Amino acid sequence: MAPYKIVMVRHGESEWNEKNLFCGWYDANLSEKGKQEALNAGKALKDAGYKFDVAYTSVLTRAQSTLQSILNEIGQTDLPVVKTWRLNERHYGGLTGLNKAETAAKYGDEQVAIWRRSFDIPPPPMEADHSYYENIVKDPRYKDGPSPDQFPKFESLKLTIERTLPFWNDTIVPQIKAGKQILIAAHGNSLRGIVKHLDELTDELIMKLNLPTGIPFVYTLDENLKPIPNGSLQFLGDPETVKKAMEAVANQGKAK
Ligand SMILES: O=C(O)[C@H](O)COP(=O)(O)O
Repeated sequence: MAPYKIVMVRHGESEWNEKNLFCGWYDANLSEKGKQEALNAGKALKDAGYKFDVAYTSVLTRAQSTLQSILNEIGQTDLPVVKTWRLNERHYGGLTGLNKAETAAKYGDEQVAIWRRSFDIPPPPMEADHSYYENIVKDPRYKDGPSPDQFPKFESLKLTIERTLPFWNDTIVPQIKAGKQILIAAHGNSLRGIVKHLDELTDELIMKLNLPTGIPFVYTLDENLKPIPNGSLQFLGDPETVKKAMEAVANQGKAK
């Protein structure tokens, strides 16, 4: 019965976030700070009294580790968890492994901002000779998908949304409408795609959204899954902390 609540959280800081490297489908672990962020996320959800019926996450370790920390904190380690590549971070293509600030120094802050935050301009492709190509394409976690013709070499936000939204519509929405309490632990850009969809943000407005690591946010949705007034992006954190964390994410892509 509406209104429905759904909780989402970007994984805690990864070791590649810490090094300011374009990560995408590279399977980076959480940094020590990221592990603490994941614990803090669990504590915030526990203090707010959240309990879930099902959780959804990507096939990448940084999201799964964040989810496990949260479930440990709220005492739901036996919660059903669905893992899907469709919630993976956007594939950063040929930028994978490059330092974001150094890339901005080389190509300009504006070009990096376009690669990171534009709607439909993708990064350059990850070619077969890329140092992380084999590591990613031959990873056994993808044995059940995507198919070879679906496997991305790069993704714009638009392309990311095109593979995330079918999972949202076909798997998550029916569970929301069935009244299930849902937690999604995913990535900055796969979550930006869901936010764009729910808030019906323009291609221009979505460019301004940077999601902080490890701070859960809650949507309150009506019977048509539209956010009720003030029901969009309610972070479980003090506004100043959230604002500073968002600014820090934005600044990762600027030359030093
Ligand atoms: O994939 C990455 O590099 C990060 O997790 C997200 O990067 P972005 O904030 O530069 O899009």
